[in-house]
Amino acid sequence: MASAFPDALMGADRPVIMELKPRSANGEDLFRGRSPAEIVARYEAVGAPCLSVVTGRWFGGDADLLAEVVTCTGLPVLQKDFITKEGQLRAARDLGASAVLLTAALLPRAALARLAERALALGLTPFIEVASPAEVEALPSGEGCVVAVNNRDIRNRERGDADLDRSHRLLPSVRLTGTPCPVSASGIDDARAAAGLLSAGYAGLLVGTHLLRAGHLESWCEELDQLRRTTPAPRPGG
Ligand SMILES: O=P(O)(O)OC[C@@H](O)[C@@H](O)c1c[nH]c2ccccc12
Repeated sequence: MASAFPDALMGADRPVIMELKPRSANGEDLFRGRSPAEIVARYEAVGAPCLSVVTGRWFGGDADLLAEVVTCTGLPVLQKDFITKEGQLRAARDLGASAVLLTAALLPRAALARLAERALALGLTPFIEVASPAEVEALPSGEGCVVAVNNRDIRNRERGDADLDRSHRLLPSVRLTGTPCPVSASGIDDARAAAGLLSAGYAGLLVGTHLLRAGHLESWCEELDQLRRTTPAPRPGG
């Protein structure tokens, strides 16, 4: 079902896509001896609505990691890789992914539109990542897609600092694409900043490094819940 991933996220009490990424872009070991199954169990224990699995080799991932995660969870899974060909979409579907990353910075406009359309036809949700106003403007319709603002830059392999203001600045134009599910991704660690993004109107957040490093995942989640109870809700449509 093409909408399993966004439906799970938008229906969640705590809309955080929790990521499995073996290494940071700087080479830090993020699994630290834990198996993918242990990390999945940890995420499920705090009620993750859906997961992201990085299969890109810059981050130490591969297709086996995705296959393994899919066998140990029933949650919808996003495959994060640098997809440029239709064959990679079929492979993602065959491995059991529910959503696939399409990176606007890497794909010419027509190719992005074609891959998004093909993904939807295969029952996969396109998770389209953008990082600038020009990329948002060039997007095909966001209908049926997640549109995610990446707070880091893929052009420098995500090694630079994250700019969460980018998510705040781009939200109005992301909404104009027609996506039902705007997401802010990368570099989110502080629970207060996370609550601020949700209160601004993001339907979900994608967090990897911080959750993988966190000694107390539960306390981060509880802090986020607490802050959300005390931060104003977004204005309808605003
Ligand atoms: O670990 P972080 O800073 O919370 O970021 C997660 C995710 O957004 C990041 O891993 C990512 C963003 N774009 C990607 C493209 C491929 C692989 C991974 C990514």
